[in-house]
Amino acid sequence: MRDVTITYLGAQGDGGAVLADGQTLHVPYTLPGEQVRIERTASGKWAATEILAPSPERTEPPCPLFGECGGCTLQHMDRAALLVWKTDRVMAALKKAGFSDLPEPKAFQVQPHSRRRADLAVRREGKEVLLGLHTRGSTDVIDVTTCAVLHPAIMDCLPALRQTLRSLEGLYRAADVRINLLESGLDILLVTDGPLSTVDRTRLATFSAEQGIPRICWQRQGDQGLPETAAQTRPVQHTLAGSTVSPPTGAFFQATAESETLIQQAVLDALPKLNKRDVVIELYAGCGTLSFPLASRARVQAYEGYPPAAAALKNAAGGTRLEVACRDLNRQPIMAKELAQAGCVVLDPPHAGAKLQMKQMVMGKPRSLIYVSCNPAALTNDAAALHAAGYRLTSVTVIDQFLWSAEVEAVCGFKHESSRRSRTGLSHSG
Ligand SMILES: C[S@@+](CC[C@H](N)C(=O)[O-])C[C@H]1O[C@@H](n2cnc3c(N)ncnc32)[C@H](O)[C@@H]1O
Repeated sequence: MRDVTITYLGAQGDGGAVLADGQTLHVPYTLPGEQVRIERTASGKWAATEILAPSPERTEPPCPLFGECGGCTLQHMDRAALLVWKTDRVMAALKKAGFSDLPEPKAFQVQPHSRRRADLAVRREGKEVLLGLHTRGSTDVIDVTTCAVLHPAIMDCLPALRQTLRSLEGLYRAADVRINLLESGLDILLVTDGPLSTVDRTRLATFSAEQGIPRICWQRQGDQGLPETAAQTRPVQHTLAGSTVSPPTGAFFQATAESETLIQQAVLDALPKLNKRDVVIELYAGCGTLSFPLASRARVQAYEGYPPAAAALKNAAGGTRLEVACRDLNRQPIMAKELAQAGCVVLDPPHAGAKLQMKQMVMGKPRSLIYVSCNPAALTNDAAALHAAGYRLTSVTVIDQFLWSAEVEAVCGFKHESSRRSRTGLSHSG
């Protein structure tokens, strides 16, 4: 047992203390400025046994499962302070990338009970089925009976879903459930460790009809290929800036409806003045969250690597100024010459960032670039390449769409002044 002072929050949201010998300790559920008594747990990690002097930013966690459930790590922190911390994280990531002249960031935070995507774990335990999230740092599952993050439409269906899962012959021990709350209702992807029987399919169809769920897809764990539709009562649809897509099961969408709008608006706000002939190149387009708003301003060439998402986007693009191609940008990045011609390049890469694509980007030097990031560490790497290539950072919007976790979304605008005069070919400056 020892007493320490917490001086910072680490990337995972744990409090950090620096000891006299320079060693650092991470202590979950503590905040900067706090004096805490800590001891090692059986797993060798540090845990606070007593908060000796609490931070003024400490608050009562709203969820009774907090501390046990691995979904939230920062419910003990005041929400306004949390947004400041996340904003500082994004700005620190950009500073680390080399940008010193930082614009004043805009910052937004979503409301509780608004998350419309849930990745849940399922465990059979005796006669019961647990449906919820992993406990922190383990593969054990905590039955989620209440949640301050998930949208009520998702929470309301969980008791009936739990009952249905309990009855499935194709659920031996474990399963995963991904739920997307779309405009047409809940879209469910179930991945079980056993095959679905005929009776299982009838049960899923009954559950879907009784709960008004448009579609349930299923896949067996470890199977390659696409999931199959196990039950469908009506079309699955989602409207983005006036265009209606029919997304594939498990499709990527931004975490909440509110943050979807905030991200779309931040991207539109960061667009440069475009003329009629300008083309916007959009990379990692998904089902079109950004593509359709962008197509209201310019011709858009959108690229997406997951074939079912690219197909959904292509099918919905009729009558818009959007062209869509399916392309794996890790294997086949858009080349510098093409990027150099764009009026703007918008990219929203996955968590790992866009390393290979950035190599072409800094050779092509499009005059304007908007980077949507969900990972400050990847943002540092990719933005460092832009800084080295002579880009200026012009705008930053931070969106706390993963409330009470350490995750943060950011929309960053970059400009390359010298690229203006070389738009008809590759810029060799810088
Ligand atoms: C963070 S999501 C953004 C999607 C979309 N912009 C949105 O806001 O809904 C990243 C997208 O990149 C796609 N993706 C991941 N790896 C890719 C790759 N190597 N090439 C092309 N697309 C990829 C994913 O399928 C996903 O749709």
